[in-house]
Amino acid sequence: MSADRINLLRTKVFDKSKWMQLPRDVLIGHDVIEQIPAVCEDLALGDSVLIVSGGRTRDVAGRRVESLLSASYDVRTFIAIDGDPLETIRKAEAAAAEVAFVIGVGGGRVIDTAKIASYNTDRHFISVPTAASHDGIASSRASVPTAEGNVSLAAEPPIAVVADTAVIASAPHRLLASGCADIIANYTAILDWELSHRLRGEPISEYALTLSRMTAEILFDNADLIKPNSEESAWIVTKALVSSGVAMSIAGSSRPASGGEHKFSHALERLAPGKGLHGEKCGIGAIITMYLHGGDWRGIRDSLRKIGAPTTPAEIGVDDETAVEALLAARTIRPERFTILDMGLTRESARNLVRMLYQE
Ligand SMILES: NC(=O)C1=CN([C@@H]2O[C@H](COP(=O)(O)OP(=O)(O)OC[C@H]3O[C@@H](n4cnc5c(N)ncnc54)[C@H](OP(=O)(O)O)[C@@H]3O)[C@@H](O)[C@H]2O)C=CC1
Ligand SMILES: O=C(CO)COP(=O)(O)O
Ligand SMILES: [Zn+2]
Repeated sequence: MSADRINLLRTKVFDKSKWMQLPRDVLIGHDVIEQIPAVCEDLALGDSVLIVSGGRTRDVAGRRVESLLSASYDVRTFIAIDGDPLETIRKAEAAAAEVAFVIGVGGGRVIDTAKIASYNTDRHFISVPTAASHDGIASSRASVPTAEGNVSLAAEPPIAVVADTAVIASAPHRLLASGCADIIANYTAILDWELSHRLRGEPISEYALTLSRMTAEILFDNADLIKPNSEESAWIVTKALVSSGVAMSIAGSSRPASGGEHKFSHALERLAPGKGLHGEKCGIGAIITMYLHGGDWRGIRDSLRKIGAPTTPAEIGVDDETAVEALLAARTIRPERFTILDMGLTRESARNLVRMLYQE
């Protein structure tokens, strides 16, 4: 082989680079919230902190974190109220700019607000989930609802995750079941990714893909163990959510955990705001997209039922015609993300799918 050819190959192999940002400390377990001062001290992030939480989650755990840190830090608080998300993020950013680091204590909305505010102000961020309801706990992405549908934004990956299973197990079971559905939806997200790879040449990451699939499999296989108010269940689901977030961080995008079923969920959020939790809508969407992929859609549906997650639009207060609209509108959300819903779905076929799969 000529020297030129060898150099060309070298260039091809070695010009590839990737920057993955992963959490440094991950604490999961009973009463780990009490370790927050030790985590902050270990990471030496500075002497002032903004604690972002929500109207409910401040009472659930936010105040506890405030009091644990108040002896050693200048503690400020920000309550992410349930309003215009971009306006809330802008206000959180202004507050984050005044401190050395940020802690998000809450559900997915609060954690996303805190991680975007941290990213935009170049502050470190610690993730303290109060519910195992979404896989943004450990990821470097945030999903923010806008008038055009959810946008996936680059966000500060948590430098630490402190997930207290006692707090998480005492959250309403609906939140845990929703987190399970968000993970089970990884099955169809990766089928969509592989489809796009084969049809469109979209790059895939084997590691991210395998981790995402394995995470869904573990949860699917342990669906019988997921029970209300059980710390063991909180443990299983939280580990799965962290692992799914790591898959997204490896990929550098939400692709391993978000495909057509997520676009359906985002379309529903726009068409029927406030109906159903994020993971619930993704699980309902995954039943249809798995059917379209020719996979075990009944298996998806049955595991969602076992866990206690909804399996039909009616269960989250959405009528069939709105579900049909959401299936058709899904392709207009983030159109560059190719999925099975871009493969010729018509209104008639969407109606048939909704009638057939959700009424069996
Ligand atoms: N970044 C990412 O990769 C991902 C982001 N997401 C995003 O996350 C959001 C969905 O998260 P989700 O958690 O389902 O919804 P929310 O954050 O909206 O939380 C739902 C409700 O549960 C409450 N809550 C949370 N924890 C407890 C608890 N322990 N006890 C009682 N109530 C509690 C919240 O209270 P409060 O009023 O205090 O907030 C809120 O009222 C969406 O915005 C979605 O786009 C989802 C998946 C991945
Ligand atoms: O919810 C996600 C993964 O579970 C990611 O959200 P997006 O669909 O907005 O990328
Ligand atoms: Zn999701």
